[in-house]
Amino acid sequence: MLKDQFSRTRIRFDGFTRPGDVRLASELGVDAIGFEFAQGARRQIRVEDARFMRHALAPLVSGVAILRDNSVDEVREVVRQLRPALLEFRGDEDDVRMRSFGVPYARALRREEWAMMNAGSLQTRYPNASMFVLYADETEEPPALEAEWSWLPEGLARPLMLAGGIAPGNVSAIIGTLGPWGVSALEGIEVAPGRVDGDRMNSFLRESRDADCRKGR
Ligand SMILES: O=C(O)c1ccccc1NCC(=O)[C@H](O)[C@H](O)COP(=O)(O)O
Repeated sequence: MLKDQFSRTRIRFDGFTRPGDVRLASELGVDAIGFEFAQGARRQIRVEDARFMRHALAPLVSGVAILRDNSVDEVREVVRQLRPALLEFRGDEDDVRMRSFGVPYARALRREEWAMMNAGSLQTRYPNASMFVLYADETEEPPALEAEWSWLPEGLARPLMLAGGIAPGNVSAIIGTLGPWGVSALEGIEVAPGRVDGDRMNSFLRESRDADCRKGR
């Protein structure tokens, strides 16, 4: 799945707390927007806010609900209000639980989790995952950030998104070097905690598109 020379890298921006920012990101051309519903998440929003976020999404831009050990009722309510295209699970949820909501799911893993697994064990443990999201340590800067992913699982038959520390300025190198199916960013598009910035989002998207154009050359 890595070093995909032909497809366009999918871009997701995370951590949105304000409907106006959702609309702006949508209009700038992001593929998907992640909303955090996990207790204690840095940009946690309330389930009751999900409907406002959904209405702010432009047509053809997907909403993703990011969850970590939320109760079944909470996840059902998020699904009802947000109608997400994808659920991303970050906690101890197992495959049976994650697939039970009738929405495709992505399994997120921190570096210490995925570094101990290979493509086979990931797929055996999460057979119904539509995608995997691998998070690097947040503190790393390039080129250490690229090195973080130097032992990515080979031969994964599912889309792979990379996240953690990705921003304008390093996204191009990450796409050019590693060729992931998708990338996502949270702090990299903010000017202050919870305040995304149009210029930073624009730069991120432009640098990603430029890197895609250079792929395979
Ligand atoms: O937060 C968790 O518990 C967690 C569990 C499993 C995988 C990832 C998890 N969190 C990821 C983060 O908080 C990310 O590092 C973050 O969303 C990426 O943000 P950024 O580096 O600001 O783009």
